[in-house]
Parts: sequence; structure tokens; C-alpha cells
Amino acid sequence: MSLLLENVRKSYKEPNGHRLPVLGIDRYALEQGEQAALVGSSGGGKTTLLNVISGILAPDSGQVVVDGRDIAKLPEAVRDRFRAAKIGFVFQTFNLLPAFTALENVLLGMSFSGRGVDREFAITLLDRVGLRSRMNHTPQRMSVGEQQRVSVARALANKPALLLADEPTANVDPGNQDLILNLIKDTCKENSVTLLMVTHAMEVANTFERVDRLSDFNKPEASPQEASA
Ligand SMILES: Nc1ncnc2c1ncn2[C@@H]1O[C@H](COP(=O)(O)OP(=O)(O)OP(=O)(O)O)[C@@H](O)[C@H]1O
Repeated sequence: MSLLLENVRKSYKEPNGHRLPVLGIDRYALEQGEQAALVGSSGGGKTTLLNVISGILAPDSGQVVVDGRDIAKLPEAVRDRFRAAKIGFVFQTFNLLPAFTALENVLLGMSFSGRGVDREFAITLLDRVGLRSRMNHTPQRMSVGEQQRVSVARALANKPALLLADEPTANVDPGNQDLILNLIKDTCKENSVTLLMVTHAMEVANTFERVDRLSDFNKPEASPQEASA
């Protein structure tokens, strides 16, 4: 079992002191190497769920077990190291470092993982996302879709156990959409990486054997006083 959420509750504190319940998940699991698309309405809690799975946000209660460890229970420094080593991200907003080239962004991602830097693998990944001729460009000198492709290469470079992707094809044209989707899926399959991909695009979701609708398994409670964070 690569990912298991049990009895996970998450709410946000609103300015008036009330709590906005966003997640109420009794059980959600992905097997190692499984690939799922996650769909749901805007504001439904998809990004919150990814942030809870990765340990960026602490749940109010419940278990979030990634690769056998309940990350919600790990001390912060241990959780940060665990995340860097085990979880890859493709963010909606790329989060590339502006002062560094495409290649350096991928290499830096590798160095944070603690696995050591494999320059050849970084170049191979950039080649596979069609950026061999852009490796020495900084983000400012790349199109939005090219930046997105760098962020995909960076996420895969760490050989994560779990890859979380938040709308990774939102900013690219249809040709590059297929390229990025196939790169992510094939690389995950080759390395038995578990993949959870948030998307609004049904044509993207429908390329997955497993499509999970958040509202089917997420029942935020109306009684937020239980929440503590
Ligand atoms: N930091 C925050 N503080 C308070 N409320 C928040 C915060 N972040 C998100 N929310 C609220 O939580 C709900 C879920 O937000 P989230 O971003 O997880 O949804 P989403 O499904 O990813 O939406 P979208 O598809 O539009 O990106 C929304 O109603 C949002 O307004």
C-alpha cells in the first residue's frame, strides 16, 4: 500500500473564527504503482487534499500513510526529509527557481532528495519533455508550457515513491499535453511510482483506468467544532 488515508478531517479557520470543513475522508487508498485521476468541482478540496497527503498541511485528525509512514505524526524536520525523498510534485504554479536554468532546477531538485545528483538522468528527462535545446534557459526565458515541462522533469528526477500532480497540463497546447501526460504516466509505470493527478479536463481524466471523484469519498462535516488546527 503506497497511500492510505483514514478518518482524515481538515478544516480552515475563517476570519470570523468559524471553521470551514473541507476534508472528511473515512478511507482513501492507492496501491503502489497505481495511477488515478482526481476530479471534482472548483473549491471542492483537491489542492487541500494534495497538501495534506504531502504533509505541507497537517490534518485536524486522522492518518496519512505514505509508503508505510504516517506523515502527520512525523516531526517537522523528519517530515520535510521524507517528503523530499519520497514525494514528487508538479504544482499548478511550477515553483521553479528564477535565478537557475532548466537543468539547474532539475539538478537542485535531485540534490534536495538526498539521493545524489545524476546529471545524465536530468538531461535525459529534459530531453524527453522536448527541452534539450532549452536546458540553459532560465524560467524567464521560457514559455509557460516550457516551464511546466521543466517542473515535470524536476518532479520525476527524484524517482519518488508517490507523484502528486496538480493540473500539470493546464498551461500547455494539446500536442504537449499528450507529451507531458505520457511522460508522467510512462515514467511512473517504469519505476512503479504511485500517481495521483488532479485535473479539470475530462479528456485527461479519461486516459486513466481509475478516475476518482472527490465528492464520492469526501464528506466534510458540518460540525467543525471537532477540528483543532
Ligand atoms: N488557506 C485557506 N484558508 C481558508 N480557506 C481556504 C484556504 N485554502 C483553501 N480554502 C478554501 O477551501 C476550499 C477548498 O479549496 P481547494 O483549493 O482545496 O479546492 P480545489 O478543489 O483545489 O479548487 P480548484 O479546483 O478551484 O483549484 C475552498 O472553498 C477554499 O476557499
